[in-house]
Amino acid sequence: MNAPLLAVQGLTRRFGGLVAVNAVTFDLHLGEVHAVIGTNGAGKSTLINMLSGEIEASEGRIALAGEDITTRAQSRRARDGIGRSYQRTTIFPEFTVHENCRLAAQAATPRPWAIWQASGRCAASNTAADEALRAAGLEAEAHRIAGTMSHGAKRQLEVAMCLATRPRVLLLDEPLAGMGAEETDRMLALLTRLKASHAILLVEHDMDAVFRIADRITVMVNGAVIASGHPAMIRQDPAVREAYLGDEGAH
Ligand SMILES: Nc1ncnc2c1ncn2[C@@H]1O[C@H](COP(=O)(O)OP(=O)(O)OP(=O)(O)O)[C@@H](O)[C@H]1O
Repeated sequence: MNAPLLAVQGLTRRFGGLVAVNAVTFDLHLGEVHAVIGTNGAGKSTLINMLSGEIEASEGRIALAGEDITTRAQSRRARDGIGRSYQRTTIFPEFTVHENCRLAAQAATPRPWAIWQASGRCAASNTAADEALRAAGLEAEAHRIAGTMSHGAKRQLEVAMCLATRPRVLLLDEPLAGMGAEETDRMLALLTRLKASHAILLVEHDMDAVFRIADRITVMVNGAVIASGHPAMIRQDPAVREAYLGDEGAH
């Protein structure tokens, strides 16, 4: 297998006496959807927050394409190619779909020397927004006010906003939350398209969807990884069945 795009070693985060993430180690490869599953409070969001640089790691190492980025600031990591989405929708509802993507692109590559330019004219950001909307299949919605879209389309827009920053790694925190079956299908089709050119870390509670799309699954319980591997292996793992999936296992 190729060298991992993102390599995580012994990553740990303490909040006072609580070990929210405990010595987590895994690799993320280009062309792969790697799902992280676990019960509420298992440490999944804390893990993503450390990878994106939102919070510092207490211990451990994060390498992007072989380079140590453990202590890099969030803004620098975004420029280096780590994009993330959040559990809650984070769009600007009163702006258009295109404007949302353009703002995301501008935020990722601020150009303080060009502050006098009308932002709408910023060619690089407009191009990045166009490309992101095309990749996310939202071209037809470009001029729509974002707040008027369906919940599922808003979540697709969030992925598009992430793409507008031109990431290599996508960290997606529950992108399927609150979605109906059709919206879920659409998002899974989008992730399947995107994985050819990205490494995707997917934190998700929808087990059906996880088992449909994941190439690898890592299972966390109380901050620690109890199993990591191909979905078929995870489905059979007795510790996973007992701790997380319940007696019947995955569907
Ligand atoms: N800023 C913080 N300060 C103190 N404790 C925190 C903080 N953030 C998270 N925690 C704790 O760390 C543990 C892991 O939380 P985290 O949100 O990472 O879990 P999760 O797996 O993402 O849960 P969920 O599936 O409910 O989103 C929990 O016990 C939580 O209360």
